Parts: sequence; structure tokens; C-alpha cells
Amino acid sequence: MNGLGNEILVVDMRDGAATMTGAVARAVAGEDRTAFEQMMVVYPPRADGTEAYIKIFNNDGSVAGACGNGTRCVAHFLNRATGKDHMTVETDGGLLEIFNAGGDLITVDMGKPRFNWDQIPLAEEFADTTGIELQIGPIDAPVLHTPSVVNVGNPHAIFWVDRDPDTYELDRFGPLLENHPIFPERANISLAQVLAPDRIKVRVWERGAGLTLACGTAACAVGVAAARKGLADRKVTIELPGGPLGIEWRADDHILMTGPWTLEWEGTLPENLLPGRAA
Ligand SMILES: N[C@H](CCC[C@H](N)C(=O)O)C(=O)O
Repeated sequence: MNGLGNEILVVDMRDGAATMTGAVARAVAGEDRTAFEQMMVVYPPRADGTEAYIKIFNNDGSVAGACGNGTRCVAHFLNRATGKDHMTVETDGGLLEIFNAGGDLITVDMGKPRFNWDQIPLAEEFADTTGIELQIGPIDAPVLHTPSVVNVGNPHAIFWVDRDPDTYELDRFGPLLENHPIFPERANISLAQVLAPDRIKVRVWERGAGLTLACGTAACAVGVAAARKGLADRKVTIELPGGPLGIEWRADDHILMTGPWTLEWEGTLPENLLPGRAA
């Protein structure tokens, strides 16, 4: 599947017969890591009132606590499998409520943002950074305001730029920032250009996946950080290379993300790749 071009592999393990590992996810991604950008493994529910437990892997085999585009794809998969169009799923980043928003649109309540340095997380030596604003080492992109950091189930750093984000060498300095020592768990890196109070153009270098056409959690992070800095409204359209996502940071602090899903093909993983089964 894909979410605005963000390549998502949904793996149905609701039979609980096997457990996916980072090593297997990395192998399934292939040498060139092109098979998917995130893998969403759907396990039987663990928590009361949830439809499933979702484990998220990047195509480098690392685990992510949240994946907005992937959650919309899983929502379609579970909607088709169960007939339910309103459900709650568990992820490592928390419980997410999913709603059918009509047509091919899904709304996910991505929960509440976290801003404190130990929630991003940021390295100890930055512990005196109380808010989400902090200076991060030099990047060769003129930055309009102090960068923002926010956790929406996964860590994000946002650089506010005054030029089209497509005109920066994000593929060059993205990995430097992703792996900057300030981020002990690495970070997803966004360039954000505020075009209007309700419109922000964003381009993302993803932790563990690199440049993607869309990143739902980055859209959530940018929407929240822009509103908090007074750069935009609490309800915005985030324009990603793959298309727009609607973000609303509600008064109750929950972040709603609305966008499409696309089913590309269905099949089964090669038996010899499935962990826990005879190779
Ligand atoms: N593309 C995903 C983000 C995956 C996050 C992952 N890159 C990480 O946090 O390590 C999304 O739509 O939210």
C-alpha cells in the first residue's frame, strides 16, 4: 500500500503464528531497501478495546513508535477485514483511534504531542532546553526561526525555511541531522515553509528510511509546532511532495490527521523469510 506515495507494507500476522524481527524486516526490504519505507505488522490485540497491536519497522530494520501514513493503510486493511469503520489500534507510541472520514479518506487521532526534552528525547547535555525550541548544529539552510522538536509517538525536528523546501539539499544534510548526537534515538527531519495561516509546505528526511514522498507523523509534528509558535492556525493543510494531509491540533490537545490510502498489490511473504518457521 501507500499513503500519498509513502510506501507501506502491511503484514497480516493476526494468526499470531510468527513474530517479525528488525532483521527480517530489513531482509524483506531488499538490498536496496526499495520494497517498502515502513512495514506495519498487524498482530492480535493485546489491550482491551483494541482491534490489533501494530509493530512498525523502517526499511533499515529500526522500530518506529508511530507512522501516520501506515496507520491509514492499516485502517483500510482492518476495515475491509472486520467491516468496522471506527476502531482503536495499539502502537508502541500509544493507542490510536481511527475513523472512516468518507470516500477514501481516513482520520486518525494520533494522540497528544510531547515537548519536553526527555520525551523527544534529547541528549542529557541539552536538558536545560525546557521548550521545543532549540538551536541544532549548523545546517546549510537559512532557518527563519529556531528549530522545533516534538514527539508524536516518534521524534521530529523541524527547520522553518523561507524558500521552497525542494530547493535545499535535504538528501545531504538530512542524514547528518537524523544522526546528530542531540538525538539519542535519532530523529525525523522536516523542512517547513509556512505559505499561509492554514497551509504549510513540508519535505521530510525520515529516520531509518530517508527521503519519502510523505510522512504523516511529520505532518502532525509540523502542524503542532507551527501553531505553538504562532506561525499558523491549529487546523492546517500540510503539503507534502506526495500530496496534502489535513492536520487539526484540537483544543483537547489531540492531533487529528486526515488523508487517503492506496492499495497497490496483495500477496504472501516468501515462507523462507518468515521468522520462527523452518527456513
Ligand atoms: N512515514 C511515516 C513515519 C515513519 C516514522 C519513522 N521514519 C520513524 O519515526 O523512525 C509516517 O507516515 O508517519
